[in-house]
This record gives sequence, C-alpha cells and structure tokens, in this order.
Amino acid sequence: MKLKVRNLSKTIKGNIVLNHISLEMESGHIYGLQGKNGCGKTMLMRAICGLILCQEGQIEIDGKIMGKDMTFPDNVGALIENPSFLPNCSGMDNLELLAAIRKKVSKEEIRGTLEKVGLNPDDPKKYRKYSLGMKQRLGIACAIMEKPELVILDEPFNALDISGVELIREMIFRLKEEGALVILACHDREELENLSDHIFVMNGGRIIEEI
Ligand SMILES: Nc1ncnc2c1ncn2[C@@H]1O[C@H](COP(=O)(O)OP(=O)(O)OP(=O)(O)O)[C@@H](O)[C@H]1O
Repeated sequence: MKLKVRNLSKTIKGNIVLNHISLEMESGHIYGLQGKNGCGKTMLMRAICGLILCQEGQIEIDGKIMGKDMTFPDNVGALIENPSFLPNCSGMDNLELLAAIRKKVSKEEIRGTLEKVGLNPDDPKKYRKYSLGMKQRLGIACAIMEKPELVILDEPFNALDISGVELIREMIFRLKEEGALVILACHDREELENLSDHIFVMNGGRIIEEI
C-alpha cells in the first residue's frame, strides 16, 4: 500500500488545524506522529480514515483519491479517541456484532484477536463494567480484527498497565512484520521513537520536521 497526502489543509471555524500537510507512507513501516496537544495529529488521522473532509489537498491510497474514487480507505482499522461499544454486551459480543457487517473474519479469528490483546474471549463481563485498560484493549482488538492493511492507532498505550504496554508494543511490531502500514501517535516520546521507522513532527497543523 502506498499512501500519499498532498498539500492537505483543514480549517475549523477559522482555526487552521491542518496546514499544507504533505507526506508519503508505505506498507511494512511504522510512522509516528509527534507533537504537542492540539497540533493536529488526531485530525490528520481522521482525514486519512476518511472521517473528515478537508478544504484543500488530497489523500491518495494506491492511486485512488479519497472523496473521489472512494469514501473511505478499503482496508483500514483505526483506534481514534474513545470507540463506542454497546454497554450491555461483552467484548466478544461487541466484536462479533461489528464483524457481522463485513463478514471478513470468523468467530475463531475474533477470539484469537481478543487473546492477542490480553482479553479473555469467554469473559461474560459487560462492556460498561470494563476497566479503562480493558476498554482500550478492546478498542485495539476492534481496530486490528479484520487484519487491515492500514492500521491507525491514536494513543494506543493510554490506560494500559506495564504488561499491556508490552503486549501492544509487540503486537504493533508484528503488524509491521506482517506487512501493515501503521500510523501511530503516542505521547511517550521514547516509546514512539523506539517503535517508529519514521517520525513526522507536527506543530500548529504543519509538519515541521521528519526524523
Ligand atoms: N471538533 C472540533 N471542533 C473544532 N476544533 C477542533 C475539533 N477537534 C479538534 N479541534 C482543534 O483541532 C486542532 C487539532 O486537534 P487534534 O485533536 O488533531 O490535536 P492532537 O495533536 O491530536 O492533540 P492531542 O495530543 O491532545 O491528542 C486543535 O486546535 C483542536 O482544538
């Protein structure tokens, strides 16, 4: 997969939140987005997922232009802010319901994904009773369960304990090894630098540096 962002700009109520962003990314790599609160990392991720439209510029994935040749990328899994799940269903039931939309993965595969993020697929606990870390793990499982080629993870380590951080770090490396294109934002600079092959440093909606 080749992802090209060209001259992308977005203004919300007079505020420039993305300012002439251009970048290229390809499969088999982890790309980190670094920058202060409010610098535009989440907005950029949302734009790449097709969740927001931008006034200027273009996002092209494998030669297809977003908003023209496609509404959303074909094969994307994303964890952006707090995903919504049904409060009165278990984690497994929530994922099964979502998987029924595209019918890409079997029940067994969903169980495997839950185990990968350290959740027990047989746990009957309802989502509303989940701890923050369990919610985070379920959000990550949801993002990766259909084995997307493009994985977007905004602060995946939030609320995770040390073993959770280690598990998810390994999982992200494995996604890359399996050929995914991973885009990651994480406030822990060391963690981000350790995981990423390439880092885009953002400030005020712009990319100010590439590492
Ligand atoms: N729904 C919204 N309406 C208006 N402005 C918004 C909205 N969401 C975000 N913004 C603005 O867009 C800018 C970029 O926000 P964004 O969430 O992308 O930052 P971020 O880099 O992800 O920050 P953080 O590190 O805090 O997650 C900020 O100035 C923010 O105030």
